[in-house]
Amino acid sequence: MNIAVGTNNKAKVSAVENCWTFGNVKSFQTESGVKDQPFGHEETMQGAINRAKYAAKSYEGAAGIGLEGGVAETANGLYICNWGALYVPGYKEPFTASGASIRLPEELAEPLRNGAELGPIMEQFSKQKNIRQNEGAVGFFTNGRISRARMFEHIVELLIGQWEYAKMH
Ligand SMILES: O=P(O)(O)OP(=O)(O)OP(=O)(O)OC[C@H]1O[C@@H](n2cnc3c(O)ncnc32)[C@H](O)[C@@H]1O
Ligand SMILES: [Mg+2]
Repeated sequence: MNIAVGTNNKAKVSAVENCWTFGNVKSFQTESGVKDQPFGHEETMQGAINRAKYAAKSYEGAAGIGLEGGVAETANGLYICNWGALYVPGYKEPFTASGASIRLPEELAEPLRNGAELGPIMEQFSKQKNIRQNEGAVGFFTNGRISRARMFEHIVELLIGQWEYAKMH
């Protein structure tokens, strides 16, 4: 089965390419239907679900996958949060999974709480252009141990694994 990815972001597309062994992988710039910077788990998850749904519609007969990055408030500070959704033809509900979460430094958290987007803030902070398509905030703040692509790979595996489990039951 082929799959449509709901983004052209290189970190996200490469995560799907590395994990999807069932057919072709094509990427489509899709709407997320949520804010450019989702706030909270619910909104971030919804963005992933919308991207998966719209992507699947763009590629006849294919599955659709959406990956979305957001931030979530906790009693212990603001964390990045990441969600994925997989639509497979024949299944009514999407498979969903969340990924790694780390705390952001307070000097980045404050502007985000006031409505800023993480991408531009990270470019400024890291002095790296397009960090969102490369190591990402997660890579930057973990000394390069977990890149954004690897973090999304984990989510893609969790999605594929749930589909495989569903096929067997
Ligand atoms: O083209 P799309 O798929 O939208 O890719 P994106 O990089 O904008 O990714 P998201 O919309 O999922 O992420 C929401 C926002 O958070 C930023 N962001 C999320 N994770 C990040 C990371 O690890 N490093 C830098 N920016 C990140 C991102 O650039 C956006 O401003
Ligand atoms: Mg975006």
